[in-house]
Amino acid sequence: MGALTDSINDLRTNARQWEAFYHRGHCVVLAPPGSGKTKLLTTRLAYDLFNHIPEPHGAACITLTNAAARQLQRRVETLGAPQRSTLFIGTVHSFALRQVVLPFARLTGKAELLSLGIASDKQERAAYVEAVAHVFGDPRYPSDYVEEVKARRRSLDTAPVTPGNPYLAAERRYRDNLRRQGLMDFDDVVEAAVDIVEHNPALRDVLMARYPHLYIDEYQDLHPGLDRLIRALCLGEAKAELFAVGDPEQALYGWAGSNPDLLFDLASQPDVHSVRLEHNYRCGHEIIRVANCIQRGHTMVGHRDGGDITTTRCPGGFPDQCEHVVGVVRQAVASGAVLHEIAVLCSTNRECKEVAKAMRDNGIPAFIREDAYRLNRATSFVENCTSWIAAGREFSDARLGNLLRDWRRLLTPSWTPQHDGALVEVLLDYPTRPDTAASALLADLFVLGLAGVFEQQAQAEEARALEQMKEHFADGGHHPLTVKDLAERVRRTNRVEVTTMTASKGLEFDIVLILGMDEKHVPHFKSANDQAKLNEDRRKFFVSITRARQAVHIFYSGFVRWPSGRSATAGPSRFLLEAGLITSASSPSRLW
Ligand SMILES: Nc1ncnc2c1ncn2[C@@H]1O[C@H](COP(=O)(O)OP(=O)(O)OP(=O)(O)O)[C@@H](O)[C@H]1O
Repeated sequence: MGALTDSINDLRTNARQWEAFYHRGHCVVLAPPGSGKTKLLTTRLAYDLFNHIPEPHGAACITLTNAAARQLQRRVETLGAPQRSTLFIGTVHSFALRQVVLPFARLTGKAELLSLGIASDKQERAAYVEAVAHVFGDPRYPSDYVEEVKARRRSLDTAPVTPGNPYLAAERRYRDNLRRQGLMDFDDVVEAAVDIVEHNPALRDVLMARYPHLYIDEYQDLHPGLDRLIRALCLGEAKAELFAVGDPEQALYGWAGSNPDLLFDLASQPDVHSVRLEHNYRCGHEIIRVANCIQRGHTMVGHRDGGDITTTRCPGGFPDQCEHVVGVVRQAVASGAVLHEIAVLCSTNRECKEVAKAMRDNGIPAFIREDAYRLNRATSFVENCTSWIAAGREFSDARLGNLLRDWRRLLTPSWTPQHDGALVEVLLDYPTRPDTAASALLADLFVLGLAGVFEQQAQAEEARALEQMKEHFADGGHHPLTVKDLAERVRRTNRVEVTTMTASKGLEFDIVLILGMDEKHVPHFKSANDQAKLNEDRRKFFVSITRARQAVHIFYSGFVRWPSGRSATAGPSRFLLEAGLITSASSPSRLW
């Protein structure tokens, strides 16, 4: 119990963390970046599994994305928490599908859901575009309408809708489009789960017996459907115990239908004990001072000395910013920085690719998470196999034991010990031919049993991501991606990490470089007249800055050039002025 004891001892040194850790009954922790929310949640879960949750009962630990769920899983394992079949760590969608809809749909008159497949991204998109075109008459920017319809569905809005509301009509048409193809989507799954839990007290009892403790991370960004599930399982007559952590100031998914006010409301419920943390253990003092200026009213207290923020104007536009990034990274490395402790954050995936290319062209290795497929248990298993094949068992970050564990989980319920032998054989064979196409490895894994994922509704998320991965591998044409290429691409050690500002959430690095801090870009021009969107863009900047332990470097040009060739000269981002990082006198918008 060494790691767990150490972590508990850390919490003991902070009175508020200790108060939350020690409290019995519902507890909601509201806390700023770097204040130990995830540490608190994982330590409490591991401790409870040892001391408060006797078998066969278990716990459900729910978060927003697959990446966050994998990180929680890793942190809980590091603390030595005991494994048990009633321990669920995963996303809201997989909780709704595996723990509520699949086991209870038949008993609650929703058996028809069991015969539906889960739509792929492409099928979803086509169904939305058709519905929007039909209802709104081929609008110029269909994506704006699609996002609006999606956000409406996710809000599970029960307010009466005026007859003839076009968004409701589009929603219905979309759903009919899917049903005609025998499909549903994950929003249907969450909606069905909410309905099952809210209207069936006996099934609630069954769920609470399995999961008498619920742990929720990043509450502010979760689907409103989850809020309804949690309230149904924990508040009122229901008795599951809730431990939730979140930070409304880091809410970044309003555009996707999430609502941080739900967290405030949950924290103010009479039988919920709420704790506010204020210490930030991650960032140096100067970074905290600036972060507090960005989010006025935020009073993070620093724990670490130092911290440095520089702001650089690059008059040559984004290419010039990339050149400056190369210079700063070189300088940092010369001063002893480790590459994987440096992150480069951009607003868009396209910019991420551009700056990664600039670094690689200058001999700086960079890791960039391509968005060609979602990373979840199945796709990261395939990636880890390529790492093991290409780097060998001594140098690979992937461990054979972990590969076999994931393999068994993916193949359950048809896994047999022979499947392990077959996987090991393939892993030992491929190192002799690392230039084989990654698609061939994937095909081999499908034949060995991975294709079974497509037959199980419970593995719908995995199947969807594997399908995307397969399509991506097939995209290479005459230059297919090889096993070695993929292993190289997914290696993070000793590489600068390049990611979007939004996806940087939950990560921490010594040095963070932020590009594109120009007005109309951050904040986005579409946010200018929408206070909610403007606040969300401000929070994105706040989250980005607070990823750094020691130093933040910010770059701007004073103008933006879009891929279409159009440009706008609107000066540096207003957020730089608000934070006092530049003065209005030094703002180029004054000079132009
Ligand atoms: N009491 C403590 N003593 C020492 N270190 C701590 C303590 N609490 C948290 N930390 C450290 O602070 C860092 C941030 O913790 P953690 O990632 O849990 O914060 P968080 O609130 O989830 O951050 P964010 O919201 O920005 O993702 C980690 O390195 C963690 O180990």
